[in-house]
Amino acid sequence: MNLAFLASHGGSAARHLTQACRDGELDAVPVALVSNNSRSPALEWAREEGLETAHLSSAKYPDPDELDAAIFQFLQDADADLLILSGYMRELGPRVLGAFAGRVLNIHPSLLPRHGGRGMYGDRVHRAVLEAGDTQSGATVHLVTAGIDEGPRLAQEEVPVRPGDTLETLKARVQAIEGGLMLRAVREVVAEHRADVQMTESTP
Ligand SMILES: Nc1nc2c(c(=O)[nH]1)N[C@@H](CN(C=O)c1ccc(C(=O)N[C@@H](CCC(=O)O)C(=O)O)cc1)CN2
Ligand SMILES: NCC(=O)N[C@@H]1O[C@H](COP(=O)([O-])[O-])[C@@H](O)[C@H]1O
Repeated sequence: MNLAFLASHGGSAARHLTQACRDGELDAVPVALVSNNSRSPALEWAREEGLETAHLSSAKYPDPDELDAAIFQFLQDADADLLILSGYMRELGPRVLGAFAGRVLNIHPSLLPRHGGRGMYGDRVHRAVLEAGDTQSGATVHLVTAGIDEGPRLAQEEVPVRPGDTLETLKARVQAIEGGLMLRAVREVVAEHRADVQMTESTP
């Protein structure tokens, strides 16, 4: 499967998955990265990795349907099979979601359905966990659907919230597990896809 990433900042999950592909730990091929942020470190990293890259943002395409179509066309041209949202902070549109239905994964830094939805991203999530007095937090990988963070959950991992935790200490503990969690979820999707292909090929 060809992996394409969407990232707004560092692209930490994209980097973890790409390294796993390079190390032979993931049977997939990273091919492209899209960012809405022209200064995102993820865009620079993807160029250095030799991936197809594109800066596609509402600044370039003020009409959301045109932005959706531009992202769709870039992913089609890159021959993407599976989309990975790696800290992508914008809503994906109906054209991309329709074309890649069931093949778009996102990682969210909380135990969804807690602390998800519009407005809940990055540090805001960890702050909400601390303000709620939760004793557990973690990360969730889910399929991406039209509703923000509403898609079916594929994998989740918990971490403790310790007394005295700050936003930074909690964020570091959650981010330390995100790469491995996303890798396990993508491996499952790739294995299922391979089984489907073999089934199709073996059916007369
Ligand atoms: N159609 C979907 N698009 C996206 C989903 C999804 O589930 N369905 N997940 C998000 C990722 N995400 C949480 O994991 C998330 C990202 C962004 C926001 C948000 O409120 N963004 C702000 C803008 C923030 C910015 O530009 O820095 C907003 O839209 O007003 C919430 C959750 C990715 N896309
Ligand atoms: N709602 C989406 C969201 O909040 N994603 C979170 O943003 C961070 C991005 O870090 P990165 O830019 O270093 O990859 C990650 O912790 C990811 O879980």
